Amino acid sequence: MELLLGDSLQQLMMELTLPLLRTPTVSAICTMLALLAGVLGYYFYEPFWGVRKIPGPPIMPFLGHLPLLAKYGPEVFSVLANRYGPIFRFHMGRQPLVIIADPELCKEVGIKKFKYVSNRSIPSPISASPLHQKGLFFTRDARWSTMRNTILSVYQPSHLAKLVPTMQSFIQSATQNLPSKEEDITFSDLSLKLATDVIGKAAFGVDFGLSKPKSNSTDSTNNLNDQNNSNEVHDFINEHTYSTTQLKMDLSGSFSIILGLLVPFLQEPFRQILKRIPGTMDWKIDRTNQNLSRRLSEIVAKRTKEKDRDFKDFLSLILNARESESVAKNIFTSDYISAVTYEHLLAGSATTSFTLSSIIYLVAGREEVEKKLLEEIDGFGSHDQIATTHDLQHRFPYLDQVIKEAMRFYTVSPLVARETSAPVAIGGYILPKGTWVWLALGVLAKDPKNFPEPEKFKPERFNPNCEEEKQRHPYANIPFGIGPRACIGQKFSLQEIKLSLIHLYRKYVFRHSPNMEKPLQLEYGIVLNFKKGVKLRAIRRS
Ligand code: HEM
Repeated sequence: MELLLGDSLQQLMMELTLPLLRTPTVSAICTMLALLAGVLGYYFYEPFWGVRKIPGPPIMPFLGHLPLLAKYGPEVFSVLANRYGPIFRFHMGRQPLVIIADPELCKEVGIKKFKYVSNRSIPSPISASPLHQKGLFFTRDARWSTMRNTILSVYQPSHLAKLVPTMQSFIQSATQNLPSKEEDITFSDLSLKLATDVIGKAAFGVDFGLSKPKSNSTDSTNNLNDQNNSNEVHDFINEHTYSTTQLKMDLSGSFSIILGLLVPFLQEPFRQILKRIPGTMDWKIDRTNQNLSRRLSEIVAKRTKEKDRDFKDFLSLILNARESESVAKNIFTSDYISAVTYEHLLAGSATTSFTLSSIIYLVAGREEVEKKLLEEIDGFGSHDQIATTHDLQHRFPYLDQVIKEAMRFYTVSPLVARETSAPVAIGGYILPKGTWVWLALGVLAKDPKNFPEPEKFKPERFNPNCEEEKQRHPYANIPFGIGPRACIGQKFSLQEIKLSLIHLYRKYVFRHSPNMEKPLQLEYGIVLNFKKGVKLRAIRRS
């Protein structure tokens, strides 16, 4: 019976296709085009099919909802959450994202059903970059948990406490000679240099020297060494900045990245071709990433050979853990060590620096907040008393409120990417395996249900005795993410931010420069950034 059916099917196929092959008539061409359209239609709508029941706006072929992103900018997710509710679809080209814009649902994804949503989706800019994929952020399953546990074990509070003097000395040196109150300081540049130096030292044990005031030495050998060293550092940082800023999530990235958004299966073949054609953006990205990887491998190889490693930097701690056999050598191979160390620089500089600058900017316009903050900081002790990690956690409650409110006001990482590893029910919908689930932290932070008058900057809303704080959902403000996959650098960056603010406000208060645009303009890349920088005037206190 099966044979008979098979034969007749074969015969039917022959009858249909033979005339097409013999004479390519109009009808044959039409059939071919219809077939092609069918295949393309299937390819584009296949990922949509599994999540079609989740509400969302109509989709444009190829582009999905990218035109909405162009129309509304990053506000698009708040607009859609108002229209479609706390769980909705947003199509990044062909790829549907299931957006979660509700604290209880974030808890469901990030904590209660974590085992089904423990990995991150890999967006097209990252899938083209092995250097970025091998960091903790994008590793998956068992490798991720082994890597995370090892890193957590080297990130003990005692280790953070040891970093206080290092952080403090960078902060002091970077801010010792701020220009007088008649001159502008581009504070966002200063804070990026500071954060990069701090994380460079903490991650690699290397002093990039970016935030240090220029040396006046006349010794020519020293100057030459300084010059060579600073060119090396300069190249490294330029490569790092280029590599990071090219990770675009819209249609302004390299050709292969754009293809990855629109027709993913073409991304890798095109990348392989384009990276060989000098002058293309893919070629530049590939060269930059190769240079970065080479420099990182050199640092790792050199440090591997060292006998007496400094126990304070992250790279040495990982190498020591590997040598003491407390972690499997096949997990932390040298390429993964390079990637995870480099990732610290990547994840720790722009985020921390943005947060520090936005706090100073927000406080500068609000004298009441500034007054309360200065009282708390002055009340801590004499100006040369450096706060310990314990002091930072317990003695600055108003500073905590200011930081929380600033991080709510400008959520530096407004979207957190996750992916399902098995079918799972979220918010009443069954999400198939492989669904991209993104948590919209930026939408939560501006929801008037949890933050009345969300456009007002009010640190007091985080006072533990305030009604608003008591009634708020515990996961409404989660700038560092949620659950076992939340930010590993949270305590590190808060320590640096607090030490910086205490030091700065002991010496200065800040005012917006008359050259600063109003309202402040922001740029949305992989993380939030200032379009034109934060320009301030520093006024020395007493
Ligand atoms: C103000 C500063 C920072 C903010 C707002 C921030 C925010 C975030 C967010 C939202 C995530 C995703 C969490 C999730 O999926 O739930 C994350 C992950 C991560 N962050 Fe941060 N971060 C900051 C600073 C840092 C620093 C200083 C480091 C390194 C020392 C760091 C390293 C990482 C790493 C490695 C991950 C991936 C964790 C994993 O997948 O297991 N971050 N961060």
